[in-house]
Amino acid sequence: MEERGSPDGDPARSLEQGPEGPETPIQVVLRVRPMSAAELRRGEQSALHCSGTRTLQPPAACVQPRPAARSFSCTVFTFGQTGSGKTYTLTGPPPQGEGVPVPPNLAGIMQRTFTWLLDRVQHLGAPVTLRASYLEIYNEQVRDLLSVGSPRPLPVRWNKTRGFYVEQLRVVEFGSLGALMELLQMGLSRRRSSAHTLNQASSRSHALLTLYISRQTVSMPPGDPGEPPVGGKLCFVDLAGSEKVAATGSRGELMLEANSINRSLLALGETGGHCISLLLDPQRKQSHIPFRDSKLTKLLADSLGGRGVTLMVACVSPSAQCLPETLSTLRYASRAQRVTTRPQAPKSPSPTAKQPQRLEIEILQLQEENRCLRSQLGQIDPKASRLSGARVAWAQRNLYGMLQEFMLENERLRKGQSQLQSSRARAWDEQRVLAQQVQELERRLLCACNRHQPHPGPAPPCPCVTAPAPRCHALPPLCSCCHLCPLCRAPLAHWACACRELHLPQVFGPKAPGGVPLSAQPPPWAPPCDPGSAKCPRERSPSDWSQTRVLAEMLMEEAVVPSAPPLPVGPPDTSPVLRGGAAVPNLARRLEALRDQIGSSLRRGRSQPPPSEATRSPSRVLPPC
Ligand SMILES: Nc1ncnc2c1ncn2[C@@H]1O[C@H](COP(=O)(O)OP(=O)(O)OP(=O)(O)O)[C@@H](O)[C@H]1O
Repeated sequence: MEERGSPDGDPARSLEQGPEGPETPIQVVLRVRPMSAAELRRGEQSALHCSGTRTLQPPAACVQPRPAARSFSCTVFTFGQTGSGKTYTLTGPPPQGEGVPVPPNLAGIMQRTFTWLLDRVQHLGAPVTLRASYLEIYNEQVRDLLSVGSPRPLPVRWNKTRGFYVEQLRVVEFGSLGALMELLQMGLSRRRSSAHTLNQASSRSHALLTLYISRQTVSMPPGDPGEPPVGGKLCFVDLAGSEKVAATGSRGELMLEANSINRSLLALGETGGHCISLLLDPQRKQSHIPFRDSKLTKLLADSLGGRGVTLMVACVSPSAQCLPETLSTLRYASRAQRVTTRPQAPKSPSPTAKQPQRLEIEILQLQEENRCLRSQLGQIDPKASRLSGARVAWAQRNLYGMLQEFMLENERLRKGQSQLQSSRARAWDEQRVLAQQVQELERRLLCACNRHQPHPGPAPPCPCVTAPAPRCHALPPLCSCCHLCPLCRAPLAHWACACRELHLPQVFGPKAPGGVPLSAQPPPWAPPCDPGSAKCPRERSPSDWSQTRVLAEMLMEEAVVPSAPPLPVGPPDTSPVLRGGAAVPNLARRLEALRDQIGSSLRRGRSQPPPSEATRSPSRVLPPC
């Protein structure tokens, strides 16, 4: 699975790049191997004539490590048909025996490069870390040729820093030519190979041996052992040879391998060819390059993207039997010769390693940005610019003013709220004092009523006097008693009831007769008015008296003479006089007498002067009754 954000086309173009090198042409060399013993046995003719004895140009082998040491990505390809000498060109002849060294003049490009590189490293002032990885791509599977255990398929991934890379690929540090050669032999021995008609040891995979060259500085710690170090990279690519299955006689698994090899080479050829054609056209260099066709092209993206240093070694057989493949290889090599690349080092993740270069780039970018901004400022209408500045100043002033206003308003509101709270507290206090005064007035009135009642013996004390002053007559919850004190059951003057406005219509009807305000109407038990008196609001109706009679019967549990008004008495339990059966024959008369007494008492109460403004003050304490 590819890492998210991987590009569809040129991954190298999406990488964070470092400094560029000069434009460099792809180096292409041709190597024609000698006629093999098998070809000679078959009587094949040589179709190629070389001008010199050395077909591999000596400078080509030594020119690659130099840019690699300067942090560039360098790649050496060997390509050609199967059996043309690609592996031989890179690795030289196989060892003749244990401990038998290969003559230097027969050494392959790898050995020559290793020797040159290690020699240079020893003469460098700064320490250099050398590491190597070796992998093969077999049937589109990447296998680690240096793995500790048996090789297993590894995924190819991509990120912006490294581009395409093989996950969990073992990277081994080495410090000597001998150690590197051991790694090379280890990989070669594990590489898949088979025998066919054209090659007894034909490689069935593409092999990539990569050397990582990193120069350490004091401020740059060595990298993670599992991670390839940042720096120069030198990759040797030994491609599996293209082959005509008919010519090689491959069958079964060999034929499947051949097909896979040819497919990947076709992708590489097409990609390479396409890449080359793109690279040849400067105006198309930024076009899409299809690297995703195979793992081979992904892992060679550095070279195929035109940002590395590339050496291509075209290997051909001199046999006339191989002439069509030889011509194809030569055409491809000829075309590649015309390609130029501009090597570009990958951007180092180390902040200190490339600090001067990065700072220099940032300075250039900032200078460019500054120039653009100045240019844009110059194009802006000066009037608009002034207007914009004035608006900003206005907005700032306005915002500041709004903030100040808001704070002042908030302060005003807070003060007002505090005043309202204190006013409300005072009003509550006044209400409480007024309620107490009303209660006290009612209690006094009731006491006055009780004092004016005639009793056969000593008058029983009014419970309202002996009991602590209850909030009964004036407080709304207790007004449901309606004319009866809920504590002492004593009838109240109707004007002492806070709900009299609501309850009087239930007694007298919805409308007050005679147009007199209902609050001024006497209670049902009030004595009848003197017909001649001007103060009498109205005459008693029969219904008034009937209600009074019902009330009296309830109190006495006996029939009451219809003409008698109800008796204002105390609680039933405390009224032995009224509840006694012996007093029944005189009840009518007594009730009449009591009615007169109450009437006079109420008249006295009404004749009291209204309270002055001073006495209405809630803070004024009433005198005791
Ligand atoms: N320059 C050379 N001098 C002598 N022998 C060579 C030379 N090049 C190749 N040979 C011999 O030719 C044979 C094939 O070479 P090699 O295996 O390198 O070909 P190849 O292109 O890698 O083949 P394949 O693609 O099938 O792996 C080998 O036996 C090798 O020793």
